[in-house]
Amino acid sequence: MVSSTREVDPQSLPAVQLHVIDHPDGQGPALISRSTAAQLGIADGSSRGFLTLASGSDCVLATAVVQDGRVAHGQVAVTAVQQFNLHLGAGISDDFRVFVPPAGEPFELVDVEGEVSQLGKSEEAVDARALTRELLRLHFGLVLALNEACVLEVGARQLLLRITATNTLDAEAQEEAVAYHCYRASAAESLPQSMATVRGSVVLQNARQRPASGPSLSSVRVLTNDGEWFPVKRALLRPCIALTKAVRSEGESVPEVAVDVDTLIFDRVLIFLEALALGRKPPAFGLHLCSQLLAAAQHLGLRALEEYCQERLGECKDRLRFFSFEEVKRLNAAGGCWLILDGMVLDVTRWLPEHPGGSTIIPRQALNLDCSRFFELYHASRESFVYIRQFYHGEIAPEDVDLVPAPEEPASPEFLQQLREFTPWRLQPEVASHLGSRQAAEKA
Ligand code: HEM
Repeated sequence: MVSSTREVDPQSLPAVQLHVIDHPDGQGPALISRSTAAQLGIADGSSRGFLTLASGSDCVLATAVVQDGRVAHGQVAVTAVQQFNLHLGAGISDDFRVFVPPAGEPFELVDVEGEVSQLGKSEEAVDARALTRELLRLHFGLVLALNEACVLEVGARQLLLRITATNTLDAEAQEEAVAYHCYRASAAESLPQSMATVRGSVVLQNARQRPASGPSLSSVRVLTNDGEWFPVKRALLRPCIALTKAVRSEGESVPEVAVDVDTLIFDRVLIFLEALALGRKPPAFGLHLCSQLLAAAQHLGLRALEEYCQERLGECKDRLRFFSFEEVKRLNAAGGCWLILDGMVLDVTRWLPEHPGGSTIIPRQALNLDCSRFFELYHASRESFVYIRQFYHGEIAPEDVDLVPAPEEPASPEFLQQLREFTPWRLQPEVASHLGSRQAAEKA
C-alpha cells in the first residue's frame, strides 16, 4: 500500500530512460525487470512499485517487478490503456521515475467508479460485491488509473471493468481535500461500495449507481485581468476575504469572479494558497514579484500573503529607525556596506555578491556619501527600485542630512521624484522628532 508518510523527495530519485514495449499479457500492472527496478531505486526484493513520467504526468503506473524474461533491462511493458494514459506508444522511450506521493499531501485511498461489460455469454446476475472482491484480490494496493481496464472472473462470468472515475469523495470531503489529484485512487477496503454502471447484458446487483453529475460546484471560476480563467477549489480561496461572496455562493452553476490580477501573479497566489492550506512554508518568491503579489494580496483580501510580502519586502516597522551619519560611517568601517540614498539608509552588505552591477563598484564608489546620482546613472531600468524596501533600515536623522557629502553633480529632480514616488513607506521626519523625544525621555 502506498503510504502518505514516506518523506522521500521524488526529485531525488533517479530518472531512468525506459523503452516502452507492449504488455505481453495485455492487462495487469506494467512490467519491469529486476535490474531496471534496482536502477530506478525500487527496493531490492520488492515485487511492485509505482512509476510515473519524470517530466510529470497525471497517470501513475502500478508496476510489477518480474524475473521471467518477459521484459529486458531498460524496458517497461505497458498495456494499451496505460500507453494511452501516458501518451506514449510502444517503441518510444521516455524518462521514468518512481512515484512517491508528495509529503504532507493527502493520499487517501478512496473508491472508484467503473463500467462493467460482458465478455462471456452467461445471463446470470452479477453481485457487485463479488465483483469488487475480485477486483480487490487482483489489484489490492495498486493505483488504478482512469480508463484502466481489467478482466475479472466472477463466478462463471468474464467481465470487463473499465475505471470511469476515481476520487469519488462526496462534495464536502472534496472541498476539504485541496491537493487531491486525479490519479489518487486505489483498490482499497472501501471498494465494496463502489459504484458501477453497466453495459450490455450484465445485470448487476448491490451496486451503487453513480449520481447524475452536474458541474463541480466545489470550484470557483476565477477570471484574471488578462483573460485567463482558473477553476479553483473553494476551500483554497477561503482565506481571500474579498472573494467571500463567490466562495460562499450557492446555486446550480459554478460561480465566477473576476480579479484585477494577471495570470502570472495569480498563479503564484495559488501556489501560496496551496502551501497555506497544506501547512507548508510558501516558496521564497523573488523580490521583484513581491510588490505585485502584495498588491494582489490586498486586492484579494489575502492577509497571510500580504504579511508574507511585507516581511519579504522588509516592511518591518519595528526595525526602522533614524541613523546619525557617524553611525553609518562606523557600520561601513566595520566591514558593512550601508548606503545612503536620498537620505534612506540601506544595508546591502549580504546582498552585495548578488548585485547585478558587481560586488566591487558599490564599496569603491558609493559609501559614506549620498549615492543617488550613481543610482540614477547606472540603473537604466527601474527594476532596482523594487529591491530598496528589502534593504531599508531607516533614514539619516534630519539634523545630520546636511552632513552627508553629495557628489559634485546631484541626482536630477525627475529621478528623485520617481524615487520618492516609489518609496512612500519611508519614515517621515515628524517620526524622527517623536522618536527623538521618546529616546530623550527614556534616557532621562
Ligand atoms: C540598493 C542599491 C542598489 C540596487 C538595489 C541595485 C540594483 C541593480 C540592478 C537591479 C541592476 C541591473 C538592472 C538595472 O540596470 O537596473 C544593477 C546594475 C548596476 N548597478 Fe546597481 N544597485 C544598487 C546600487 C548601486 C550603486 C550604489 C552603484 C554604483 C555605485 C551601482 C552600480 C550598478 C552598475 C554599474 C550596474 C550595471 C549596469 C549595466 O550593466 O548597465 N548599483 N543594479
